[in-house]
Amino acid sequence: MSSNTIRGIRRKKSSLSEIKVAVLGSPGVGKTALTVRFLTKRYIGEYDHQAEMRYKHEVLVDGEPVLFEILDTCPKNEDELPQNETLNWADGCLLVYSITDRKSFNYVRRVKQALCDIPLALVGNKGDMVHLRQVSTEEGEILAKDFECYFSEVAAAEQVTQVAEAFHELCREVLSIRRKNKQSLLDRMLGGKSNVKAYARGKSDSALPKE
Ligand SMILES: Nc1nc2c(ncn2[C@@H]2O[C@H](COP(=O)(O)OP(=O)(O)OP(=O)(O)O)[C@@H](O)[C@H]2O)c(=O)[nH]1
Repeated sequence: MSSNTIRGIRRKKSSLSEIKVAVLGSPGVGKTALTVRFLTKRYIGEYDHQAEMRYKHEVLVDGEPVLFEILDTCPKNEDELPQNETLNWADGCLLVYSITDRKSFNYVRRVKQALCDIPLALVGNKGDMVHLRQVSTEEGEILAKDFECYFSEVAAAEQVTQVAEAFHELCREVLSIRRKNKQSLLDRMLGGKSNVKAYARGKSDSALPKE
């Protein structure tokens, strides 16, 4: 292997972002169906698992390699909220309800109350079952506005791209917040040295306030 090739691989590895996503929602909303769609592009109607599952999956998001670690949670009933351990572990949460189940919509509201400041994306699944709809698109949009997060109605049973897009959007949000936190840490570290701070922000001399 040439040294160029080795350098190429090293560069790719060092630029690989890793993000941990918890998929949250009440039983039966399609958390596993969505996760498996994203991981394999396939839809399998029935899943027989009683415990939460963790997966790793590398994909390109906007041309950049990202390693997703996905926790497909498995609450036993509508009263069981995600554990602190899960919430502390995750970089971002995909909140899932079913458009055919009003209770599942109320469940994501309750989950949100238990969350601290963490990147979110909200999806209303089972979009193919409009004849059984209990939650309107507008209600989903309003809730997402309240949560200040991405929203879409999807159908794990029928869609591939739209499902992937929800995971990608959450990833973009996590990476954007990570970049902002890094920048504000840098700003705080350099805070005492006003000259350095000004240049770090990329301002030219003429753009700086006159003292
Ligand atoms: N029509 C339709 N059915 C779906 C869709 N997504 C999931 N389902 C069905 O809904 C049922 C529950 O799906 P799961 O993916 O097991 O739901 P879950 O949220 O992981 O459920 P728990 O593991 O019990 O928490 C299954 O019968 C799926 O086939 C969808 O987009 N449309």
